[in-house]
Amino acid sequence: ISQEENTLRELRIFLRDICAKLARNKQFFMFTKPVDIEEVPDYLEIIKEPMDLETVMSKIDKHCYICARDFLDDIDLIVRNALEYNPDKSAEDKHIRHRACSLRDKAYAFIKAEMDSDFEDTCRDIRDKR
Ligand SMILES: Cc1noc(C)c1-c1cc(NS(=O)(=O)c2ccccc2)cc(C(=O)O)c1
Repeated sequence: ISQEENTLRELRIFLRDICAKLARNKQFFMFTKPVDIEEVPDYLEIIKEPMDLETVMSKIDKHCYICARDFLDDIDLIVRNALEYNPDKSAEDKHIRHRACSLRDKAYAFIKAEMDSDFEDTCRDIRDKR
């Protein structure tokens, strides 16, 4: 097993732990699974690239993420979709926008708290070489 593969395996373990912690948080229940088109029939007319935490977890296992930045880009996509689909002044829309911003802040805080920057630099070097 090359040193690169060791680094990427460590990244996957780290990202699974963070994704599991986000998905366990009751606040983020609505982000844990793809939006149900039965429940929200016009969703795919407005949101062209759906994303959710279950999909993120399966992407980790499919080795889709080579660095934490790639993972955070999908978290940002979950947030952007929620803000775009729920833009109104209504209490429900404000509630989900607040939860989406909290998801982003928690994800960034976990990465910052638990990932040392030269580990991320190493991952970026691997990504840029590919
Ligand atoms: C996400 C999202 N983006 O636009 C909207 C609107 C939501 C959203 C969608 C749902 N209902 S759902 O059947 O698609 C679902 C249930 C459980 C987990 C994931 C999705 C509920 C809620 C809620 O706030 O409870 C929010």
